[in-house]
Amino acid sequence: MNDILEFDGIELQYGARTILSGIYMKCPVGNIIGILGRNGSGKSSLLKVVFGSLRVPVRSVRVNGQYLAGDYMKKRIIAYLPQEDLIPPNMPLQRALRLFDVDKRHILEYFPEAEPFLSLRSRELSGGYRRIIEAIMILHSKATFCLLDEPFTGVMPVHIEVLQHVLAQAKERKGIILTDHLYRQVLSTADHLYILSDGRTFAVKDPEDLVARGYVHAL
Ligand SMILES: Nc1ncnc2c1ncn2[C@@H]1O[C@H](COP(=O)(O)OP(=O)(O)OP(=O)(O)O)[C@@H](O)[C@H]1O
Repeated sequence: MNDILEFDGIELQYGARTILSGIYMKCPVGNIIGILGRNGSGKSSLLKVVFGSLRVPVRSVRVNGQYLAGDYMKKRIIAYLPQEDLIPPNMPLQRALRLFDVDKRHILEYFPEAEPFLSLRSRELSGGYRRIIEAIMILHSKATFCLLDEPFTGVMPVHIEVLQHVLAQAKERKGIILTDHLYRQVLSTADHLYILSDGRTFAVKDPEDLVARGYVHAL
C-alpha cells in the first residue's frame, strides 16, 4: 500500500482571528493535491503548520495513521518549498544541492545551460530560474512528501511545462501538495483539489465550486 499523509484538527489563530479550523486533507503517494484559496485564506500558514515550521497548540499530522512530531525534514518525511526563497541569498547553488542531498544531474537533465549557474550564489540567479531550480531540488529530495508553496509563480511558460513534467515523474514515488494562484496550471497538474475558505478545507468536486467560493469570476 502507498504511504498516506493525512492531517486534521489544526487550529491557528492570530490574535482574535481564526485562520485555520476544520481542516482535513489526505495525500497518498502517487497523487498531487492542489490547494486553492483567496489571498489571506491561510494556504501558506497551513503548509507551514503541516511541515512543522509554524507551531500551533493543536494539530494532527499523520503518516499511515502514525502521528508525526518535530522536525519532519530531518526524518526525510516531508520537504517544503516556502513561498519565499528557499536557498539563502549568499549560498552557492552547488552547496544548496549538497545540503539537500540532490545530485546536480537532476538539474542539468532539464537545464543543461545551467552548468555555469551552479557556482553562482542564489541571489545571482534570476527569480524564475531560482524558483524552478528550488522546486526541482525539493522534488528530488529524499522526502516522501513534498509541500510546494507557489512553485509556478514567476516561472516562464516553457519552464512551467518542464516543472509539470518533473511533478508528473516525482509523483510516482511521492505525495505532493501544492498551492499557487496560477490556478489553470494547478487544475491541469493536480489529481485532487481542495479550496480553503473560512479556515476550512472543501474538496473541489467541480471547477464551478471555484466560482461559488469567490475564487474566480468565471472559468
Ligand atoms: N505572523 C502573522 N501574524 C499575524 N497575522 C498573520 C501572520 N502571518 C499571516 N497572517 C495572516 O494570516 C492570514 C493567512 O495568511 P497566509 O499567508 O497563510 O494566506 P495565503 O492564503 O497563503 O495568502 P496568499 O494567497 O496571499 O499568499 C492572512 O490574513 C495574514 O495576514
